[in-house]
Amino acid sequence: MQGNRNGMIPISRDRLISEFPKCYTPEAALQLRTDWDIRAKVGFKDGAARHQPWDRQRMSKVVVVGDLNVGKTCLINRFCKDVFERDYKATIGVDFEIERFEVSGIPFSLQIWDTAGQEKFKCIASAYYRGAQVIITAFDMADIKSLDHTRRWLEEAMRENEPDSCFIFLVGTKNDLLPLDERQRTEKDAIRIAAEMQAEFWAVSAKTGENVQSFFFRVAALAFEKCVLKDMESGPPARIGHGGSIKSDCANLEKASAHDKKRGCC
Ligand SMILES: Nc1nc2c(ncn2[C@@H]2O[C@H](COP(=O)(O)OP(=O)(O)OP(=O)(O)O)[C@@H](O)[C@H]2O)c(=O)[nH]1
Repeated sequence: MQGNRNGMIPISRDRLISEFPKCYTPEAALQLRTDWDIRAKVGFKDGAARHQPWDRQRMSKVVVVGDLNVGKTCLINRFCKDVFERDYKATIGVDFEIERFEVSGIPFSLQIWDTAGQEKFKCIASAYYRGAQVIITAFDMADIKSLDHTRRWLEEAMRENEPDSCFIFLVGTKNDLLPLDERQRTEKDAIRIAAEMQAEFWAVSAKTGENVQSFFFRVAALAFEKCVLKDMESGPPARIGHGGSIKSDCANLEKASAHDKKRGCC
């Protein structure tokens, strides 16, 4: 794809976020607000006016964890590529996608890390938990054990991150598989666990696409707002890694990902 006058690739129209996205249910929401934080709005105006160059764009790291086969890869692929794969192919170690947004006129990216749920790949995957701004703990709505296991997944992800530094989401996948009454029962249990985890709950289906875009828009909006507020407190935009540009960070991440895939299990 060709860049525009500034050499930047235009962001597709379906990745434009202007309104503050709603939560799934107020019973388990990280924010009950219906509009952006008033201080962040000032930051948006300032950021839009400054036209930050590509290599100073804001990016947040999102790590998706959960049992094997719960549908982490399918969830990411539905959002990033609008595809659904019926056959199960285990993630080996880790994989990642970069998804670009424009939030209130300002470019923003999510670096979404898909981690392996299989025990034998855990030691590779856990090396990538560090530095997350968002942790998504996924479970299968049709497999209640996978909901119980989300506590342990979160604990492990938080071992590599500062307490209070991450937004936590609890996501029930495959909600197309449940009849309405069962779905409501599982949601009730999930909302209770989300409250314990201080997480926001969402129920989605990668197969039908239900709630997938709304969920990732919510993630992007909260992460972006937090970046803006942090920048306003501390000066220059936060970036991934140790002062590298988004381009060099991406190149390094690609190398790391390819290396881990080749290595297979530990
Ligand atoms: N019906 C239905 N099936 C789904 C959905 N999402 C995923 N699946 C199926 O569940 C299986 C596992 O999906 P994956 O996305 O590969 O699971 P994963 O959590 O990434 O698994 P690991 O890589 O081993 O950790 C596949 O056969 C998918 O087709 C969904 O929303 N609805």
